[in-house]
Amino acid sequence: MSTISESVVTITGGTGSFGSTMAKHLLGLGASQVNILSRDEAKQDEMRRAFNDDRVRFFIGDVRDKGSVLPAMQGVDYVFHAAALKQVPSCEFFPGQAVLTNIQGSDNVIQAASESGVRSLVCLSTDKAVYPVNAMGMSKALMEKTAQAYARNYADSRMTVSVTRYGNVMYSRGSVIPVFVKQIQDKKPLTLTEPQMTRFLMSLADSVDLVEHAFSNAKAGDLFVKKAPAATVEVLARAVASLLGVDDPEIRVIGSRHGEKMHETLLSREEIAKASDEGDYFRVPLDARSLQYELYFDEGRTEIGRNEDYTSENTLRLTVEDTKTLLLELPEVRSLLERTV
Ligand SMILES: O=c1ccn([C@@H]2O[C@H](COP(=O)(O)OP(=O)(O)O[C@H]3O[C@H](CO)[C@@H](O)[C@H](O)[C@H]3O)[C@@H](O)[C@H]2O)c(=O)[nH]1
Repeated sequence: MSTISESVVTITGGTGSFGSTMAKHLLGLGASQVNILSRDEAKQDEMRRAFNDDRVRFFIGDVRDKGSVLPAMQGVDYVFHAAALKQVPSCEFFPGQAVLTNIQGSDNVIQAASESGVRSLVCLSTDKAVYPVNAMGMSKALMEKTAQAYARNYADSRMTVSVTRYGNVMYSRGSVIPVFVKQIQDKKPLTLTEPQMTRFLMSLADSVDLVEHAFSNAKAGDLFVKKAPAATVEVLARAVASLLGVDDPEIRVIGSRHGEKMHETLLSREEIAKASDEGDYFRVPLDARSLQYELYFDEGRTEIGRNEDYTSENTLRLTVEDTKTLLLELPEVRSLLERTV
């Protein structure tokens, strides 16, 4: 990402763990300024103190309000759009809020960036956007479509818009790994929704790599996925327990939650049919046919997917030992073990 050197970058939703990791990374690459756009002044204050670096600038704004996004786009070269409602239950209960932030808000960010002369914008999506069954995934799927529609409708734009899709980020706030850690520390049973449920496992560093890959390689409307292994919830729980010295943890099966899938999908078979394999990544190019409807209705493409979807069920599946090795790569797990030993 050598182009980052001397450039100005905005991260929307920048006070989250992705935002602060990305901001550190960008400063390391020589960005001259990193703008953090978010709603939460307390989190911004915390981040300001932690960074203590005047190359990091803070903007209070809400992606739902384009006027509040524009100041964070002035003189900006690149944008990483991470602002979103990401929790499955809250979007399930308040889907209209997911529409406003994830769909309308993303469109505002794209339009504001485009009007301000931004050169490249990467939108962060999730595996839950593929064959979505919950409101969070549905709204993210429409965010992807909004980004692709910009690429198609503004083919002469100087701004390249692309999308990255990734699975569960291990140890992210509110996710299952810290829940399991706390249950073990409190000597409580591990609560498993469905022991055989699978999830793709990625680290925060993997998600930064993916966004960086998209940023460096994207053509307008491209969608990128990083290949990732997966584990069942039971394997994950046993791996966490074993790292904390409990080899036969007590397990309580509680049943799945609202809007949950048994397995997640990172690429549908139709996308795989169009995708190129770039080693650790898949790239799905934009279907850039123009808005001549007859091309859709009379002359469809012949390359219909014949493969399987790329899912957390058929990707590389980790054993307890493999999962422990992966967990040990996480800084949070290493510092937890240092504190426990
Ligand atoms: O006490 C618990 C809690 C969760 N799970 C299971 O653990 C897996 C992972 O759960 P969790 O970490 O909550 O992740 P997801 O529900 O898969 O969704 C997460 O991952 C998404 C990215 O795909 C984010 O956008 C969401 O905010 C985040 O909750 C799932 O199979 C859950 O059913 C349990 O077995 N026991």
